[in-house]
Amino acid sequence: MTVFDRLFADSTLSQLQEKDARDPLAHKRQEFKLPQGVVYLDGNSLGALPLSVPARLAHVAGEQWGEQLIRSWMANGSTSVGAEAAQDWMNLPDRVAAKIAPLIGAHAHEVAVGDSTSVNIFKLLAAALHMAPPGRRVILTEADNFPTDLYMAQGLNALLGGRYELRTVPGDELEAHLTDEVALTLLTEVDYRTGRKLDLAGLTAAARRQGILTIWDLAHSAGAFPVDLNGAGADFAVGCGYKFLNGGPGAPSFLFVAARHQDSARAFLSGWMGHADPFEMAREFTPAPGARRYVVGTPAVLSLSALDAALDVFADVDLGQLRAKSLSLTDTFIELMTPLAARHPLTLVTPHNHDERGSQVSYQHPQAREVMQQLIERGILGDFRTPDILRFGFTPLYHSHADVWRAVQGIRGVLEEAGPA
Ligand SMILES: Cc1ncc(COP(=O)(O)O)c(C=O)c1O
Ligand SMILES: Nc1c(O)cccc1C(=O)C[C@H](N)C(=O)O
Repeated sequence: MTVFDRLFADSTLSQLQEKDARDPLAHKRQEFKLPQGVVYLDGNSLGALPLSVPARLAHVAGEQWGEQLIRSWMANGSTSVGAEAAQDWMNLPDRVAAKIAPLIGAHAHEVAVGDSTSVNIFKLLAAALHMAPPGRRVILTEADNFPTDLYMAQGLNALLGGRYELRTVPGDELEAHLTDEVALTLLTEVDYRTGRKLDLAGLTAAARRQGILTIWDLAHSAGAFPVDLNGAGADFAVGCGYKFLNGGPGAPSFLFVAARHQDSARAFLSGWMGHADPFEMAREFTPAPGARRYVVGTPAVLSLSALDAALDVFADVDLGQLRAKSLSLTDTFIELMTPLAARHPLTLVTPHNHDERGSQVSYQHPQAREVMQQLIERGILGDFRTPDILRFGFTPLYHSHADVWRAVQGIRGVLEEAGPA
């Protein structure tokens, strides 16, 4: 039996199933809808459906909207805001923020939920540039950062008369560019193409030594492994509700503003739902306490409700176990893929080093788009990213090591059909 055959032998599968039997998170899979005949490896794009969400949405629509109508904005049924009002929809963003905060090493009052990640990036860029020491004219980011991060910085800079330089450098050169010219860094902790994880704590410390403000994009981090923003001394952050937090398509994004900055980090998108007393209908904006000031318009109650229900999955999850499971899954995938990479034009672009790896594994392949299309037709749902990336996302809450084995079997089938390189 060749090494190649051994990796796909049933004995390998049974060894992985024994590992699954010892998995302290194995039971969490039961809390998700996972279609039969599919190995879903795209939770880094859209998380799977938590089974609690449909019932919650039905209740919000049928009872709260359908029966209670306008009374649902406040739990006491009125629409006038009284200090004693124990509000419901009105403070749903705050309840969701309180559930996200422990996942990112933040206090509840440092987190606001609403809008998209793109819009929240714009809010934080505006606030941070307004706070930055005069004379600092550089926004430092990665050349391969997610496009919307770059576009938001370009758009705001245009609005500000082009006074800033958007300096894009390769990830491994970032620290060398942390100088006193730089106003802020806008960095994504986990690269959406390669799954490479930056040293958030190390880069944040280096930036602070130079008086540089940090904005972290946690789209591929929050819910995938522990993040400790306050432990690192981060200033600002954003993240997606629909990836590893499993809030559903278009789920609201979150943002983080460290408490020490909230009085100086102006909410330039100063909407009425960020006012200290929205129904006062005052002519002047008075910011609400804490990060609530960065909530802008009427909360997207249906999407927020789905996210609120989805976040309950994390209530009994040890984030250290989550990270250990994620690394075990990605290690297993890389190991099983190794003999395929020796026979086919596959190049691993995700770091082997655990400290530099998020919760996805990516390979370059010259026909990546076509290969991924064939994999999806076989029920192996990863995704393709330009120019030539096969991307496989691993969600420790609902994946097993047996899933990894099945995925590699499917990849083997597609590649072997095409014949060895
Ligand atoms: C790193 C990163 N930032 C931001 C986004 C998207 O932001 P939005 O929620 O505004 O579409 C994504 C992908 O969805 C992403 O991967
Ligand atoms: N965010 C997405 C979306 O809103 C619709 C369709 C796909 C996506 C994505 O997967 C983008 C994602 N940020 C990425 O990592 O490429």
